[in-house]
Amino acid sequence: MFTEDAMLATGDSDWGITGVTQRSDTVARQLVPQDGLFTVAERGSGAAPLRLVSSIVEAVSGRDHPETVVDRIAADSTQVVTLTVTEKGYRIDPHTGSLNLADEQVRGDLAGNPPLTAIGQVARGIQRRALTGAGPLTVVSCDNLPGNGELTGTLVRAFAAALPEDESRPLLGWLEDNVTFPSTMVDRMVPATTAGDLDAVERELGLRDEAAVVAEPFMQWVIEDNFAGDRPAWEKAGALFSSDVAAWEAAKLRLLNASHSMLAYLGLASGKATISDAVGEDAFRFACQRMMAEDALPTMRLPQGLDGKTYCAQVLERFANPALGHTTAKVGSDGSQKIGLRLLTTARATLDAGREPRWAALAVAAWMHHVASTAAVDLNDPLADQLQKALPAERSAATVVPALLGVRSIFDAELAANTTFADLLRHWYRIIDTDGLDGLRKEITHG
Ligand SMILES: NC(=O)c1ccc[n+]([C@@H]2O[C@H](COP(=O)([O-])OP(=O)(O)OC[C@H]3O[C@@H](n4cnc5c(N)ncnc54)[C@H](O)[C@@H]3O)[C@@H](O)[C@H]2O)c1
Ligand SMILES: O=P(O)(O)OC[C@@H](O)[C@@H](O)[C@H](O)[C@H](O)CO
Repeated sequence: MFTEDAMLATGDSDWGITGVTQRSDTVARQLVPQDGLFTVAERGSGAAPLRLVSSIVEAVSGRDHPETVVDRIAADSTQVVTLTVTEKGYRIDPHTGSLNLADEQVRGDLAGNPPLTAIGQVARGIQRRALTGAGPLTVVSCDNLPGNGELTGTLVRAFAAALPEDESRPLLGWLEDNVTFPSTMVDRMVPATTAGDLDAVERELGLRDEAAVVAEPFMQWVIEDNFAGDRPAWEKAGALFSSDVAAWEAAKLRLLNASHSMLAYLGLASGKATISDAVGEDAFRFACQRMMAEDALPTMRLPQGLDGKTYCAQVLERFANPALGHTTAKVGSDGSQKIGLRLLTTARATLDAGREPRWAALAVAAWMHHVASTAAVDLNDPLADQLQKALPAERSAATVVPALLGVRSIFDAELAANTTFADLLRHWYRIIDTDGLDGLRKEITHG
């Protein structure tokens, strides 16, 4: 939408997007017969009319056609590559914070197979640009990760450094001189499209659109202005160029996404299927307010132009949008990849400030309860097997909390050994596990 709006605003209509799907080819299969056209259906108060977006000119399944992806990244005409592949798509080694060189697909990509990981595809595309003399390139991560640009640069350079010396040296040199990795923060709630959404769009549009997307009216994109070459005039489409993206991303992760995760796990523990149902529960909304006001806000620096109180109120209002149907199961997926960025940052900072991270601990305890009460096959998390192995046979606050605190790829040794944090986790876990919703209501409102 931003790219199309930028073209409409400037009359520079030379831009087009090759969309690449990764693990599943579903979206490519939906888009190809529609010439890349898709509808954006805003839902909720202030929603715009249906919008047909035409900036995608080609859709490719990266899983089935990795060489095509490398070709497109290497093409002279390509200026920008954006990534939106979820946290786990980056193949980060949680112990080093760099590329997981033990990952089987990363190893395959390094060995010269047609690359299957996002980082492998980007690195191989850049390597070909270096060989063919194509111009500079900008790689833009749009995922909910702090310092997502810097991180992506680190991972691509780690991939390059792990290649044989004769490949590695020229690639690292070319990367240094020709490729930039600006950080960005993207904010718009976009739940997975359901069959019901497609039927509703068909009724409104009079046409069947298999690739329709449902979204809230709110939309924000903050971008670091560090581009190696040309780019669409996204600022003309409402994107904000800022030199302080890190603060925007931290605010989003520790306020919005943290509350989203808290509502997802409290909702999953109490039979609430959607985020709007969960935030409709007074006690849960209150817990989010207190986590943001008492744990997160006092321990963070906000970017200029962002008023903390207004932002927190707006976030809860957005979650209450009943037309979105954002499921607690989807927001609660991949918890092992998310809680560290969304909740443990705040828990650590609050402990460091000499206070109890009471509310962040509630959200983490609710995640622990979700993990311990879901069968491994049903747990939508890349670490499902590892978490299952860590869990004891008998599951109670006294056994589950220390067992999960022992998973080092999620909890560092210092946080795991903090008795204040562990006590809070056990306290909340016990209430969720034995007293259920009534107990939670009582403890949250009076606690
Ligand atoms: N949906 C939202 O509301 C929203 C809003 C802002 C930011 N985001 C960011 O966008 C990301 C994607 O969200 P989504 O709702 O589109 O999720 P999604 O599950 O619908 O799509 C995820 C995409 O990532 C790919 N992927 C998944 N696992 C991968 C792996 N291991 N390697 C490579 N690719 C992989 C999938 O194939 C798919 O193309 C999120 O993780 C988040 O960081 C989402
Ligand atoms: O997309 P994920 O899976 O990283 O996280 C789920 C949601 O918290 C997230 O997508 C929000 O809806 C989004 O970040 C709002 O801008």
